[in-house]
Amino acid sequence: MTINQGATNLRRVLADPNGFVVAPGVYDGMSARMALAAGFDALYMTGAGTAASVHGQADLGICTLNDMRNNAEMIANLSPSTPLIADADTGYGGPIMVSRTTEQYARSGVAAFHIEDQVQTKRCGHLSGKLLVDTETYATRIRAAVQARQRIGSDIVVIARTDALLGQGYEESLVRLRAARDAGADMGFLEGVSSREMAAQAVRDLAPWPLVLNMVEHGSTPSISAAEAREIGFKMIIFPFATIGPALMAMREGLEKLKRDGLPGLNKELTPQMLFRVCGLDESVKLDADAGGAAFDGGVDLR
Ligand SMILES: C[C@](O)(C(=O)O)[C@H](CC(=O)O)C(=O)O
Repeated sequence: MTINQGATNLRRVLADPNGFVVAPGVYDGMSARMALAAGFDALYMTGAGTAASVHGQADLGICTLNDMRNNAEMIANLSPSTPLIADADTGYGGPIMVSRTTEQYARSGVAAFHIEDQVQTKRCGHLSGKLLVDTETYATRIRAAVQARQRIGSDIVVIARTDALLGQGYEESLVRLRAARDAGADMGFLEGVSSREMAAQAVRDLAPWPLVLNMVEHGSTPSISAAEAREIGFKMIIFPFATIGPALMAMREGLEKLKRDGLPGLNKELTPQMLFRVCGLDESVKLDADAGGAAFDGGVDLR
């Protein structure tokens, strides 16, 4: 049995000339379960969503390595063969911390992660006023990740993200991505791609290095579908707000209804059993029975 099945599977898809990865953003166990049930064969753990759900905070560099690794480990192990691509922000420090991040993510079952060139007091890539470290410091982060991966013999995929586009422009972003590629990163990530033309240009300028498209709607990137991204030549697309977006809107609506009517008035389909089935109820019951347990002999459905 491989230690990190998700990473090995992801590398197989990336090595396939026709391979393309579509990863909806998930931020907790339930959103990951929903994405798996919907049939996605890769997941993306959003750092913004982790900050929002774990701490109730904005994406401002508040999550630590421990916060991110704990969330990623739980999500990655819901379906170990399904690659989880996880946000790793700045790597959480200098080369020593980036090494720890890489090792811990790899051992937690994460298949790929991205490290960026913002300063430690980072912010979401779609906010203005970002500050960056210099290219050499950035390359050092990437080198530390690549060396850690090699040292432990892990298949984990290192994705180099640059946040230079918004403040420094396209040419500087290319310089940084090339430096990251030369430092051994497996894939590149140009944050905040601002047009389809630029997206296609980046794919051409960096070919054959595979690129990921970060599809944050209503940020700095125009809406590009998974099919279009594939057509343009990207190898992977992530949709960070794919689950937290609908969840937030539905919670707001549901809470307004409760405030108004004094009852949540939930959809009839939403029983406790249904919620627990989304989260592996039947598999757990089977585990118990297979081990000779009798706790669920009578089932869990009310009659
Ligand atoms: C991809 C990202 O790092 C994330 O945390 O999901 C964010 C998404 C967002 O907050 O818009 C980013 O693009 O910085």
